[in-house]
Amino acid sequence: MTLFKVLAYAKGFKRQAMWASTCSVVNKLFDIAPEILIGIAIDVVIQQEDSFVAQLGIVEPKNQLFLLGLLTFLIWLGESVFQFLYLKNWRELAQKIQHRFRVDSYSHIQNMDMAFFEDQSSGRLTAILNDDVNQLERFLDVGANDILQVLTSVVAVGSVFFILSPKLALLAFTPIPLIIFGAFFFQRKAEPLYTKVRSMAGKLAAAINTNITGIATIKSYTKEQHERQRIHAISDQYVQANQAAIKVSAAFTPVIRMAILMGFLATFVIGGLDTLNGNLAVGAYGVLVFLTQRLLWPFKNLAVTMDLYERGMASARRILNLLNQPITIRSSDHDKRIQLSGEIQFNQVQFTYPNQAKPAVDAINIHIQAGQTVALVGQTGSGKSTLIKLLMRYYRADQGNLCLDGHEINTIHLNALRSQIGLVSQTTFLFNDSIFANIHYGNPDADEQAVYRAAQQAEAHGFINQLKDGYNTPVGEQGTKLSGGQVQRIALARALLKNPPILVLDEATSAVDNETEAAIQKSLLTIGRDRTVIVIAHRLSTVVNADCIYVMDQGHIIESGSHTELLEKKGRYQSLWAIQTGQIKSPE
Ligand SMILES: Nc1ncnc2c1ncn2[C@@H]1O[C@H](COP(=O)(O)OP(=O)(O)OP(=O)(O)O)[C@@H](O)[C@H]1O
Repeated sequence: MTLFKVLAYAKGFKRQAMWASTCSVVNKLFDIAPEILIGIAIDVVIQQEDSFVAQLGIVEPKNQLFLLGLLTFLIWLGESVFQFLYLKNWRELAQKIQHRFRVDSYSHIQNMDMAFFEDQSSGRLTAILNDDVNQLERFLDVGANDILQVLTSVVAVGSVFFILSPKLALLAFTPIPLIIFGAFFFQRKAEPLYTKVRSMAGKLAAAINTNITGIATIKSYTKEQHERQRIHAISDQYVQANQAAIKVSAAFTPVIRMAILMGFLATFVIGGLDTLNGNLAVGAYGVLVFLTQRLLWPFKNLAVTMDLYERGMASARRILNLLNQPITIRSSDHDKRIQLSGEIQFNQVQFTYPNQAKPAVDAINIHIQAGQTVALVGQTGSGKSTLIKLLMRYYRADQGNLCLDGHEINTIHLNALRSQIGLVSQTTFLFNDSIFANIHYGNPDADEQAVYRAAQQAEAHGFINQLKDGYNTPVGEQGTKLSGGQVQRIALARALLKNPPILVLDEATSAVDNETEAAIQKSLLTIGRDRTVIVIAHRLSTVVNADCIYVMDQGHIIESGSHTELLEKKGRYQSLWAIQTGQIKSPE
């Protein structure tokens, strides 16, 4: 059951939960007490010197009333204090639990395999981390307290009823099984409806998120109207899912109200007749009539609580589902944390993406000595970036093995591996922060001078200094306030600041102009001297200096050698070179 899983998750907060529960129960007891005092007061004014209080030793009716007044004051004070305490404690608890759920789910998502992200939309994940966690918080905020207080009322008021009139107690309690049965019936009906609501909320968030990310494309294709209609349709489905749930939840309260009315009428009329016949004291009748309200009325809140409960559990199921997604690429304490020199060996490596029929790379044999600069070239889709993803251990090779410094990659601790590879990927991502912060991300221990040096090596220092705010310039979301070439140079500086033994540049300078690229090449000659560099580029002028160039085609390496050797071979590389240098025209 989802609730138990949520409670198991909240284990660490047991003490606070116990304290909060105690406060809820005490508050409810104080809440019920004034009704009993009213009954006793009626008894005092009617019976005077023969009243119940008089039997306790206070004979003077005035004094009896003063005592009752003082008790009422103390009870109200106690009720207020414990209301403050239960509200504070339940809310704090709800905050802590939602915080733990959110941070744990975020942390779990971060560690998920790359394959997981291919099937997910960022909007859906955001909806789980935000909306679903908030929904759960809303239930924890008030739901647990409501349930506890209803139970307290039933036990406390029930006891008073049975003491005063067992016959009326039975009548007043008649609606309760009906209400509980109704609540379970409602829960069964509402559960699938709320699951649908949460799933539609995720779909809607995903659609909005995608559109905002792709706003430039929407504008350039003047698709605003079309996209508005699409979002309208999804939002409409969300509304309809909610309406179906609302219909069920709205029907619950009136049904409970009618059940409560039956119990109330029974006490009201039958208790009244008993009082007229002298079988029940007037004060006791007063207490019972007021207490019937106290007993049954909280059940009305059960509808709201059940509603919150269903919404909360639908959200909890989504969060727990996410937390239960297995992580296959992970490290253990046994994995090696070694200092890499930069030697990389692919041995007969084959890899097929999940749900794909054809391998993206096959029979790959590459041996890169530490300190070498190698290049991967070839048609788009030939498998170059896939080799890098295997090197980063975003995916695991299906066949063959990949070794670094002679150690099989799967035996190296993930943090040790990734922290020693500087990757500037095709899809450069900058954080919505200043240029300085983005470069500094590469090595948080680096000082200011090191950041400037990295920027100089990446040919970024010059343009950054020309910006009004220099290194403090905000880059905008995903670097939108900068040009493509500027973003690439900042990403390069970030990777250089990391100073890794292996540097991977996957189309890292594709957006910079030829002149800047030539300058970057020059810096790379120096940078590459004491590390392994893997360069992927379509522009072959970028790779001419590489120690070895691997030409890929449809997942295979079809040629390898230095620039001169490959030209002499007169194979694929030579024809690509001829096209790029304008010696021959590219095929139509
Ligand atoms: N996440 C993925 N899921 C399924 N197939 C993928 C995925 N990523 C890449 N592929 C497929 O794997 C093959 C190799 O892709 P890869 O990105 O390695 O090519 P590439 O040589 O780097 O191309 P480009 O020069 O365009 O960057 C392609 O057919 C591509 O469609």
